[in-house]
Formats: sequence, C-alpha cells, structure tokens
Amino acid sequence: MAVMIKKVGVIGSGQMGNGIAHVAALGGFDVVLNDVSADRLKSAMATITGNLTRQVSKKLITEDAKKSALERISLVDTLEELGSCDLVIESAVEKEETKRKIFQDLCAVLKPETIVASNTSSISITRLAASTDRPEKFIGIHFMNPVPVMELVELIRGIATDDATFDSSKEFVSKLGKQIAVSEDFPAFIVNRILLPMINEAIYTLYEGVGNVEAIDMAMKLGAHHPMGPLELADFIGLDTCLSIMQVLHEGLADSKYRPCPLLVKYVEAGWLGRKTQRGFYDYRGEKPVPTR
Ligand SMILES: CC(=O)CC(=O)SCCNC(=O)CCNC(=O)[C@H](O)C(C)(C)COP(=O)(O)OP(=O)(O)OC[C@H]1O[C@@H](n2cnc3c(N)ncnc32)[C@H](O)[C@@H]1OP(=O)(O)O
Ligand SMILES: NC(=O)C1=CN([C@@H]2O[C@H](COP(=O)(O)OP(=O)(O)OC[C@H]3O[C@@H](n4cnc5c(N)ncnc54)[C@H](OP(=O)(O)O)[C@@H]3O)[C@@H](O)[C@H]2O)C=CC1
Repeated sequence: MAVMIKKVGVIGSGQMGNGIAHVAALGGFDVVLNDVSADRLKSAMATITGNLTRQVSKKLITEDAKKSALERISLVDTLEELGSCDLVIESAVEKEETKRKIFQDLCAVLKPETIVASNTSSISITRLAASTDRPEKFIGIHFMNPVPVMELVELIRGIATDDATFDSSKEFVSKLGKQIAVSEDFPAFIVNRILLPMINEAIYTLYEGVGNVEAIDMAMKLGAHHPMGPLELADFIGLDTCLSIMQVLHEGLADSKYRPCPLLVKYVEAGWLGRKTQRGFYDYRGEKPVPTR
C-alpha cells in the first residue's frame, strides 16, 4: 500500500540537502533537517531563508508562503529525531561508506513503513538498498542543483523497490512541482552519465593545454549555449562530487573513456573543491571569480 507522506527527513544540510528541505517545506511537507554539526545546520537555515527571500522578491512565492515554509523546518543533530518521518532522503557526501553507515544507524530508529531514499548522484541504488533492513522500501530520488530552480528529478528503482514505494515517491516529487525522469539503476543514472564525461573532457581539454579556463567556459557558453561553462559548472557541483561520480562510472562500467582527469584528482587532493571551499577552477575569494589556470 502506498505510504501517505506528511513528514520528510533530510540527512545532510549541504547545498543539496538545504535545497531539498527548501522545496519540501514549500510543497507543504513538515521537514526535519539533520546534519552532523549545529553550525552546518545554522548556515543551511540562513541559505534557505536567503533563497526563499530571493523567490519572494522575484514574485515566485508570497511572503506568507516563505513564512510557512520556514515554520515547517526543524533542525536536528541526531538521527533518532527522524524516527517519526514517513520519508527520509539521505543527501550526505558522495561516499558509499558514509552513506551505508548512515542507513544502518537510521533504519534502527525508523518506523517499519518509512520510505528511505538517497539523493546519490551515481552510486548503485540496489547496493545501497542492500545495506538497509528494507530494500523494498528504498529508492533513488535524485534532485538537480540548484534544487529550487531545476525542474527535473530522477527516480531510480533498485532491484527490490516495490510499486508502493515507487508510487509514493512519484506523488511526493509531483507535489514539489518537479518533472520526473525514470532511470534504470546503472552508474550515474541518466543526467550524470551524459553530463559528467562532458565535464571530465573539459578538464582534459584544460589539462592538455587546448584552452585555458576562460576560453573553455566561454566556448561552451557562447558556442553551445550552455548556461554555465563546464568548468564553472564543475565548481558549482563540487569537484569532490565530480570526481566521485567519475570513479563510479570508471569502476562500474570498466571503460577507460571514463578515466577521471588527473587534473581533477589534483584539485580535489589540494582541497580546492570549487565554490564550497572558495577555490576550484576559479578563485571566489575576491569580488569576481578569477580563473586559477
Ligand atoms: C551533479 C548531479 O548529481 C546532478 C546535477 O545537479 S548536475 C547540475 C545541473 N545544474 C545545471 O546544469 C545548472 C546550470 N546553470 C543554470 O541553469 C543557471 O546558471 C542557474 C539556474 C544556476 C542560474 O541561472 P542564471 O540565470 O545564470 O542566474 P540568475 O538569474 O542569477 O539565477 C536565476 C535564479 O536561480 C536561483 N538560483 C541561482 N543560484 C542558486 C543557488 N545556488 N541556489 C538556489 N537558487 C539559486 C535564484 O532564484 C536566481 O534568482 P535571482 O535572480 O534572484 O538571483
Ligand atoms: N552537488 C551537486 O550538484 C549534486 C549533488 N548530489 C548528491 O547530493 C549529496 C550531497 O551533495 P552536496 O550537497 O553537493 O554536498 P555538500 O558537501 O555540500 O554537503 C554534504 C553535507 O553532508 C554532511 N554530512 C557528511 N556526513 C554526514 C553524516 N554522517 N550525517 C549527516 N550529514 C553528513 C556534510 O557535513 P560536513 O561538511 O561537516 O562533513 C555536509 O553538510 C551527494 O550524494 C551528491 O552526490 C545530487 C545532485 C547534485
């Protein structure tokens, strides 16, 4: 039987987690947002407030809708406090071990009927589901960045996901006003299977000296009408996340065409992860982003 979703838990309050909490609260759901540190949660709430205010000033939502959405969000720093949720969406870092540990601890405190979802960009839903006590109630709900703006959500069934879980998830996503693309459970699903090799190729283009950062981004913005250049987009997604996705593609499909560019590896090793650390292919510490190559 389909679960009636009213209360939604979100684990991880980074750029994706705070966006998911934002759209779920605006969609009328009660939201419990979890992260490992209270500071992280505080800064997520400030981001959500800022993004809702931007939507009010663009007349996309009313001041009342913003106020109600903020009232629907509560912040918690333990998983126990997610116990009464009908759906929990995990959106912590793109590391399989971290996610498996979260699911193990989470399932111990959930009602048996709660649906568990992952916002993973690339990792096998079937494999993540197998680390829980409820593979039939486990699903991939993959939002796009920035969540309040992008229209699409990918839904990915694991091998055991039952119809009721799929139908409830579909209804939940539709209530957020998003369109759904259903993807089979293969490495990186649809969007990232296509997008990330393009970004990785842009990094090879830089690595091999075909063009500098500015030339590559300008070429793809003006020459292919992409809203952001591929290197600007890589910084926006997070270079750690880009590398993890390429590693999943490389390992999962065993094809050298998915080999992560060594320059991407170097940036991640330096801790230059893009916008979130203020440095990546651009340096964001000044007034204007400055290319680092
Ligand atoms: C990695 C994965 O697993 C999957 C993925 O998500 S892949 C990434 C997919 N996303 C993309 O490809 C994004 C590509 N970029 C774009 O579409 C656009 O550049 C953009 C929508 C991000 C911004 O659009 P823009 O027209 O250049 O900027 P702008 O007009 O300033 O922004 C439009 C609105 O988007 C919203 N917005 C922009 N950045 C935002 C952010 N980081 N968070 C929330 N909202 C944001 C704001 O409401 C903004 O309105 P304001 O005018 O008030 O600022
Ligand atoms: N970036 C993107 O464009 C997209 C990303 N995704 C996916 O969304 C997920 C999150 O990515 P994103 O938001 O970009 O990453 P961020 O690095 O912005 O955020 C991750 C958050 O999770 C927190 N976290 C880490 N471990 C735990 C834990 N055990 N319990 C609770 N919270 C934890 C981090 O805290 P701390 O920093 O303190 O460790 C951080 O606040 C990933 O799976 C990613 O692949 C999906 C679509 C698009």
